[in-house]
Amino acid sequence: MTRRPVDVLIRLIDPDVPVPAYGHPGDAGADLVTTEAAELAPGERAVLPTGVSIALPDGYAAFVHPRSGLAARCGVALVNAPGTVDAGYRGEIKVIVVNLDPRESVRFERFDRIAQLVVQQVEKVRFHEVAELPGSARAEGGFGSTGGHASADVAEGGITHGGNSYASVVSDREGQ
Ligand SMILES: O=c1ccn([C@H]2C[C@H](O)[C@@H](COP(=O)(O)OP(=O)(O)OP(=O)(O)O)O2)c(=O)[nH]1
Ligand SMILES: [Mg+2]
Repeated sequence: MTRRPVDVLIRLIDPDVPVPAYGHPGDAGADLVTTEAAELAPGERAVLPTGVSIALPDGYAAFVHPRSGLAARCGVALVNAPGTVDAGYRGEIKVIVVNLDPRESVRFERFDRIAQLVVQQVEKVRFHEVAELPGSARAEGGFGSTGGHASADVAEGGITHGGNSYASVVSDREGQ
């Protein structure tokens, strides 16, 4: 059964900007464009305007995600990926792009698609402070505790973080 789309009000700050659109019916993200042309040198970042502002229903948020094609072809990433657009935000949606290519500049023309907006329901939680958390199978293991690392950059003797030791990660890797 096809679900009914969520209604989101949109204001076109730039009257010529296209309404964000899904490339295909099943896509998660609607493409956002830049309303300003820009050229980014290697390593340079910029905050680009999209020409739109939205009003999300309460209980929703929109997330500004990178576009994979731009990332693969040009090394363009979003500094804060995914950017979070709060339900109460009425300002222009901006996209914080960075050119991660070490050699080539990247140029965006007006109305180039630079990111995609994914709208999702989000839970509001109430935090309850306790002295001890309930146990779990993972417990405090994190940051590579399950092994399978591709990186060789783990310091000899393991790493410590937040009081946890990750020496076993090092021996897993060295044993391969
Ligand atoms: O990629 C993004 C991320 C955020 N925003 C807008 C919408 C969001 O509601 C607001 C604040 O974003 P966030 O909470 O991530 O930034 P902050 O640094 O915590 O700012 P604030 O103190 O205003 O919450 O900025 C964008 O336009 N694009
Ligand atoms: Mg914030």
